[in-house]
Amino acid sequence: MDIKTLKIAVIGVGNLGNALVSGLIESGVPATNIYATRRNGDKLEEIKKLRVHAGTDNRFAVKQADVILLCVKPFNYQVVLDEIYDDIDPLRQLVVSVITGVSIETLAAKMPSGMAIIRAMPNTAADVKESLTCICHNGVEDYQVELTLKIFDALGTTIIIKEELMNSATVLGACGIAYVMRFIRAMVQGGIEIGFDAETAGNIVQHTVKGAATLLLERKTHPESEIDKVTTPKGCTIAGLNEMEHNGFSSALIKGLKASMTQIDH
Ligand SMILES: NC(=O)C1=CN([C@@H]2O[C@H](COP(=O)(O)OP(=O)(O)OC[C@H]3O[C@@H](n4cnc5c(N)ncnc54)[C@H](OP(=O)(O)O)[C@@H]3O)[C@@H](O)[C@H]2O)C=CC1
Ligand SMILES: O=C(O)[C@@H]1CCC=N1
Repeated sequence: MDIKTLKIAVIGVGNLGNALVSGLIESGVPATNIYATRRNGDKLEEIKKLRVHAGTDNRFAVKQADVILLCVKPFNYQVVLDEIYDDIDPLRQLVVSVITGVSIETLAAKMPSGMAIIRAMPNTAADVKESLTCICHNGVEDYQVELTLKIFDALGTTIIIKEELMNSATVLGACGIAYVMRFIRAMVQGGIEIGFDAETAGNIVQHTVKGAATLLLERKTHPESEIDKVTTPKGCTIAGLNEMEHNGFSSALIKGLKASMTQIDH
C-alpha cells in the first residue's frame, strides 16, 4: 500500500506528533489524509496551518484511519485507549505507538483482541525527514511491518529491533537529539569565547557536526580513526581532546545515557 493513500490518525500532536505530521506532509502524504488530535483545541492553530484535519475528537479521528499513531505521554495513554476502545477495528486498522516505555503487551491488554500493534521510536528530526526510527513488533502480518517501514522510511531511516531494546533505542536515538543539541550549544559557547559571534559560531558548529556524521555514515569508518586524521603530534586537537577527557567528557555522556535509561526503567 502506498502511504500517500493511507488515512493516518495522529493522536496527540505535541512535540513529536507535530514533527511526524510535518515530515509526512513533506514526504507527499496529502494533508487531508491526516487526522490530528490533542486535548487543548486552542493549541491546534499551528497544525491547522498544514491543512490537516485537526481537532480534539479522538473517536472521530480513529474512525477515519487505516493507521492510528499513538503519540501521547506514557501517563496519558490509558485514558485515550479507554476512549477509543469501541472505535478501533482489528480487521482493518494498525496501531503504531511511539509512547516511551509502554510494551506491546500492556497496550494490547487495553485494546480489542487481535489488534495489530507496532511500537516505533522516532526522534524529532522526523520534522526534516532525518529521524532515526527503531521499530519492533510481535505477531503482526508482514504487510503491516512493511507499511510501518514505509511510513518511517519517509521520515528518515528505520531499523527493526527486538522489543527488549526499545528503552535503549529511546535513550540513544530519541533522547540523543537533546544530548547532541547540548553538545552543539557548548561548542557554540566555546566558539564565542574564542572570537566568533554566535551566528557564525553556530554555522560553523552545525556544519562541522553534519560533516562528522556524514563521514562516518558514508565512509563507514570508526570515529577514532577519523580522530587520528585530525590529531597532529603535539598539536592543538589532541591537547583539547585530552583536556576534555581529563574533565570527564566521555564518562559524563555514558553516565548521562545510563541515568536516562534508569529513568525509563524505574
Ligand atoms: N519528544 C520526543 O522527542 C519524543 C517523544 N517520544 C514519546 O512520544 C510521546 C509524545 O511525546 P511529546 O510529543 O514529547 O509529548 P507532548 O506533551 O509534546 O505531546 C503529547 C500530546 O498528547 C496530547 N494528549 C494528551 N492527552 C490526550 C488525549 N486524551 N487526547 C488527545 N491528545 C492528548 C497532548 O495534548 P495537549 O497538550 O493539548 O494536552 C499533547 O499535545 C511520549 O510518549 C514520548 O515519550 C518518543 C520519541 C521522541
Ligand atoms: O524525555 C522523554 O521522556 C521523551 C522520550 C524520548 C524523548 N523524549
